[in-house]
Amino acid sequence: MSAPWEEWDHILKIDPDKELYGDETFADACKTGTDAIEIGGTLDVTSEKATRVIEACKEHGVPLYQEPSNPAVVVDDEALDGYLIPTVFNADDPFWITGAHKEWVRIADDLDWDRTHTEAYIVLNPDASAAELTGADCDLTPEEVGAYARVAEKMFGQDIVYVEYSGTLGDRETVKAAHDALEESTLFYGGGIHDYDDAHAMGKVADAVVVGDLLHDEGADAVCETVEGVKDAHAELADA
Ligand SMILES: CC(C)=CCC/C(C)=C/CC/C(C)=C/CC/C(C)=C/COP(=O)(O)OP(=O)(O)O
Ligand SMILES: O=P(O)(O)OC[C@@H](O)CO
Ligand SMILES: [Mg+2]
Repeated sequence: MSAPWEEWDHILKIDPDKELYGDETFADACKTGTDAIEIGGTLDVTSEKATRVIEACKEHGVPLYQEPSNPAVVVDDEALDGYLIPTVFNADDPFWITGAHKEWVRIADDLDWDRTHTEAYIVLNPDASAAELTGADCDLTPEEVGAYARVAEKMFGQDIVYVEYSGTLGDRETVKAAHDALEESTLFYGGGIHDYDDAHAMGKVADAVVVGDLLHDEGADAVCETVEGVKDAHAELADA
């Protein structure tokens, strides 16, 4: 049976610490045509804030995943389809590679392993909170990023590799290098997607495109355009 993310083109990442745009609701976010919602952010997320988003998004028919930034924010909620747990391959402190995970497994009782999956992050925008927090080495060539992606797939069995440029549009050659390096794993790209064209361009070099801040800064209609952009890119690739 294939994993759900193999079917995704577009993921909407909702940051529980950020306000929605204008008077929009979480129902509007769920109606953007996105394939899945990831609930997470690096800074100032709490389990209470995450729960509020889960409760507001459930029953809108969109798969819901929590992406916790640390063990303390994980919410035990049947409404979640699962947990996507980051591990940062280019972090400078093993805490962000396996240490936080070890602590989580140590303190949590009864983890639901069937709903727990990992994402092999390669964090590449040095100005993003995720990069600062994890001390990520963002000074990598496309070749090195491709090698990290291959290590994630072939040596660490990661089903999802995530090239992360949170806050800025990434270097397409670098994303492509990760994509080209993978045979089986699914490549997520996230960072700085603002419109149809950004989503279309990154959709050509990634299996799924993640859109985050746009929802909070410009709203659900802007997100809808990015859904169209990546779906068109993937349809063009399928026709080629
Ligand atoms: C073991 C558990 C349960 C958790 C550990 C999870 C890890 C390793 C987290 C490291 C940091 C990380 C990769 C967080 C993922 C979410 C993410 C990248 C959100 C986007 O972050 P930014 O856009 O940088 O943050 P803000 O928008 O909050 O500034
Ligand atoms: O917020 P943006 O820049 O869209 O980034 C999306 C996501 O990759 C963040 O983890
Ligand atoms: Mg962000």
